Amino acid sequence: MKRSNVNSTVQANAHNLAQENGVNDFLPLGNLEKAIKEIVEQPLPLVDGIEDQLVEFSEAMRTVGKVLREAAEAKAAAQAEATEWKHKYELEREKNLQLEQKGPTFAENPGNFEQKVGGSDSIEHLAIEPETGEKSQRCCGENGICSHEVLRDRGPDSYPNIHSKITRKASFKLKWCSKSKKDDQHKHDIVSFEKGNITTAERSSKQISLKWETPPQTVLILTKPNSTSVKILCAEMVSWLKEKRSMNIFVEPRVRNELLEESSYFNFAQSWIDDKEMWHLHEVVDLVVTLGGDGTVLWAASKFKGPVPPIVPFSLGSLGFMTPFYSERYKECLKSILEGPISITLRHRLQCHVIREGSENENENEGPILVLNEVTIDRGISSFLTNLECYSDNSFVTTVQGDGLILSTTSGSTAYSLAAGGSMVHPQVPGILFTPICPHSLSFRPLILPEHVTLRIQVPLNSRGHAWASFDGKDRKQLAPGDALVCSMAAWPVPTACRGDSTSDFLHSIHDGLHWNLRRTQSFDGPRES
Ligand SMILES: NC(=O)c1ccc[n+]([C@@H]2O[C@H](COP(=O)([O-])OP(=O)(O)OC[C@H]3O[C@@H](n4cnc5c(N)ncnc54)[C@H](O)[C@@H]3O)[C@@H](O)[C@H]2O)c1
Ligand SMILES: Nc1ncnc2c1ncn2[C@@H]1O[C@H](COP(=O)(O)OP(=O)(O)OP(=O)(O)O)[C@@H](O)[C@H]1O
Repeated sequence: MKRSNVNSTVQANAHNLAQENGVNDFLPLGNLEKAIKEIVEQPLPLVDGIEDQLVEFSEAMRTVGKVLREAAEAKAAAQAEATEWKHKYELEREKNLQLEQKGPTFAENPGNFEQKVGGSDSIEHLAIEPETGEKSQRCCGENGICSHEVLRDRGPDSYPNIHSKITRKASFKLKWCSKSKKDDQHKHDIVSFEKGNITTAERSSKQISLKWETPPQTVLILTKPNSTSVKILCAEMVSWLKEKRSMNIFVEPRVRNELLEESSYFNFAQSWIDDKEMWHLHEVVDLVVTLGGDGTVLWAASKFKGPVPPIVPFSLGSLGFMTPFYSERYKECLKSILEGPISITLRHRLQCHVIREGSENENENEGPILVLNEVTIDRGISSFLTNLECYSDNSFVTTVQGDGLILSTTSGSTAYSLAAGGSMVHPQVPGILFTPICPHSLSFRPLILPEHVTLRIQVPLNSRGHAWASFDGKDRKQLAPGDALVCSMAAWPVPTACRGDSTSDFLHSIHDGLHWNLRRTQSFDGPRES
């Protein structure tokens, strides 16, 4: 064999091995290329021994492949770590901003607080703060919501529309109920290893209950557009909440216009002017009511980029997996919700960042997008297979070659992920579903990964086409070769009210909505075991 042929065989092998090992041309190959060149440039032995030499080259290439994969994993680890740090930095900055703007806390000066908040009709800017910073850290960690939250006065208000006429935001307590011990509180020691024996506390059997400490006063109603029955119910509900329960009511600008077209009576319904104002809704809204299907619940969740008030979803769609409440019985249902306690499902969300190729630091990239169901990375209109490299923290997971990949929450497990062959998972189970869409491989089974991982989905530089990311089926973003999507569990879940409890509601949905395992029961007559 001629030297030039051997050289090109070796180079092709090196390229294939790099591909096999999930490593691409764009990775810093410097020293490795030099090593390959040295091997290639070694004098050729006699033609007789060429096959042995090729075997040896293959071995060497395998080693090179391994090193390349390790380099890629190290890069992914560094990027995941950078994302994690950015996330921590954002949380810290948000906390500091709130601290800068705050007056004395309720814990520091309860008398003053009562006077300020209770004494005036139109309040100033309200913010939620844990009872004391130290207590909340001990209780549930930095973003825990288990601790009792107290409202404070936060100085002059820059969002007059959403803060006008509102007296104060209701405070509430969450309680983790255990089936075995009725009065059991949320246990923080999940694993104990006293005297060398490892035991785990009960976790999964706990239902979360929300108890109002002060009555809720402000409701945001979000409705599915273009539906006459929804419009009629919305007008009815708004006047009932105002007349019978003296609630402050917020609706979307579109809905306010629709109500006013009907009658000027609805002038009391409040709204917001722009997105900037809308992002502050969580500071005044005690409860969100949705009238529509699952899409309206997704829509409601997307309006809150941080903490989300409890959502009460009424079913006015066709499937209604996340909408357990019957609209015909809205009065009775709202009465019991407003009085509490409410069983809730804390639905986890995923936080996604698109990282553009060549961006020096993550701040150059677009802000995070939170999803309640899933983020999908697919081939869009491209006819080429998607080629996606997937990393979990610092480990290479796999390369997806097919139509795409779904990263789903457990709430989203019954949506697109289910259609792509993923498991159905109870929404209270923490985890990230990793479900391929039409993979061109016989052995690509879906995975469920633990909640703490950061996933990075990279479009390789040598990819034939672009990929497209979509978030809860919306906001499609193009991912060019070199771009990546980084995804981890968000700090702010979506609390949705249950009709029964989170498990009975989930089972009801899969039975009623999906007709899960519906089969005629086998008749009694027929052959028997003797
Ligand atoms: N092949 C598929 O099954 C497929 C394809 C695209 C999108 N989707 C899903 O649609 C969602 C967007 O919903 P939409 O209402 O805005 O769009 P849509 O109006 O197209 O409705 C999609 C359907 O998915 C159902 N659905 C949504 N979330 C669900 C959940 N968590 N569990 C069970 N069913 C659920 C809805 O009830 C509806 O019937 C996406 O997040 C995605 O999960 C599914
Ligand atoms: N307030 C809203 N403003 C704009 N779009 C909305 C709003 N609420 C819902 N949508 C969108 O309308 C679409 C349909 O909503 P939804 O799924 O609630 O109703 P549906 O399709 O009738 O219900 P189902 O999916 O159960 O049949 C979704 O894509 C959703 O994102």
